[in-house]
Amino acid sequence: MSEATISNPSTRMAADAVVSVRDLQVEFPTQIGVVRALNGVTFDVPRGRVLGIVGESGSGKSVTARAILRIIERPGRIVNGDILFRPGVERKGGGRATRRNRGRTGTGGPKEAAPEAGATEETGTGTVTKAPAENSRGVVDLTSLDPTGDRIRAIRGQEISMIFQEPMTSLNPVYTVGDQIAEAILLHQTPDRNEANKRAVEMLRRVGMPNPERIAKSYPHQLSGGMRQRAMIAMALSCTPTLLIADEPTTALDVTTEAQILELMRELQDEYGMSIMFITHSMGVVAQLCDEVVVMYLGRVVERAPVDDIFHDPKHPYTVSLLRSIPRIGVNRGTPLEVIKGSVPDPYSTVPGCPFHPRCPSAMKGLCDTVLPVEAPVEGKPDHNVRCHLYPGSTPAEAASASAAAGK
Ligand SMILES: Nc1ncnc2c1ncn2[C@@H]1O[C@H](COP(=O)(O)OP(=O)(O)OP(=O)(O)O)[C@@H](O)[C@H]1O
Repeated sequence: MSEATISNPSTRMAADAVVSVRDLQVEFPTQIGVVRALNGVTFDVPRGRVLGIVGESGSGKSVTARAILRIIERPGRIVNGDILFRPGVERKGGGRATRRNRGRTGTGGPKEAAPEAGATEETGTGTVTKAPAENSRGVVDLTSLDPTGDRIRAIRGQEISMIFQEPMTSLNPVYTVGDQIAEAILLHQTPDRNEANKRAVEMLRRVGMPNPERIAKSYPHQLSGGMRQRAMIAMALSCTPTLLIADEPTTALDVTTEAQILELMRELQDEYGMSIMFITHSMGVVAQLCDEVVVMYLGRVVERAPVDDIFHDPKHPYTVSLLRSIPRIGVNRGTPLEVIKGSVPDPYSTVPGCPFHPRCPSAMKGLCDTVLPVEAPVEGKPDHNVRCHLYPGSTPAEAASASAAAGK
């Protein structure tokens, strides 16, 4: 693709969004073929709300998150699209790069200072280069930034934090939990070590750690899985990010601890007013936590809507299948949960037509297996979009005539 300049990114952002992803395409060239991990993904992360990204394994959830932070592993690359980010309030105060922070990737903490070998950031090589785009309102196209440059490093951690399923991705085993949180604070918020230590203990208290002073002096291996997850959340939130990206942070936890962590995240989201992008396989988690939902399948968004619509008026057959695969109140205890038939196709193959048609109970021969549907708003619901031939506006010809009629 040729060099692209975004003249006015804010005009392409949804008014209430903190991030607007537009037509994002990411590929991984490998020895046996190209994996098209994202095939034109578009959605908004609403400001001050929780967006759930849901889909089976391989649907592109993590790659989307990593693209936003510009930490896609080599040889992966963004080949098209924009990621428009509207930062929060301007932050004051110092912060410094520190020895302990180097060499770790991951959360909102300081670990992004340099990527780990094998989990490297994208480099300029092979990545589409755009002229840096930042307009007067501060909206920045993250795809235009040098993935190793100062601007994206400042955004990671300070503006956008990420937490992972495995806390040890972010926590350094050789430093105490308190030291690591304090380092994150020193890097982005205050140069005062005593103040940073105090705030670290306060953050541990805030995420519900019993005896936070003692926990601050503990090493990660001395904590349980749930406590490590809380420590990682404390580190990610220590810089009060505008956006917290959580990539399946509760999958490895038992259900009680999972429920506690989800409740904690909801409380902290309310308290800090931040946006959360929560990646999960689980519709149950979506129901507990999210305000809005993006359903992904094979590198595409197939449906996006407010959470109530997803649960009470789902449109895409894939969304319906995901909902049928979770336990429901009122259904006999002995009734087995439905399993979505078939499996996600291998990532090297290209499925003609709708990517879900081989598994879809409503697939229409001659249409779904040949024509890729486009995303269209559900009638009467401008904030509910679906990509499926069962609904008006989803065939490319209809979409073209609708936009001609609208004078676009
Ligand atoms: N480093 C890589 N090299 C090659 N392909 C990759 C790489 N990372 C991801 N992919 C591919 O990109 C696609 C999307 O992967 P991604 O990890 O985003 O899926 P996911 O929805 O997050 O799945 P999961 O829930 O299992 O984490 C998959 O086909 C995956 O195999």
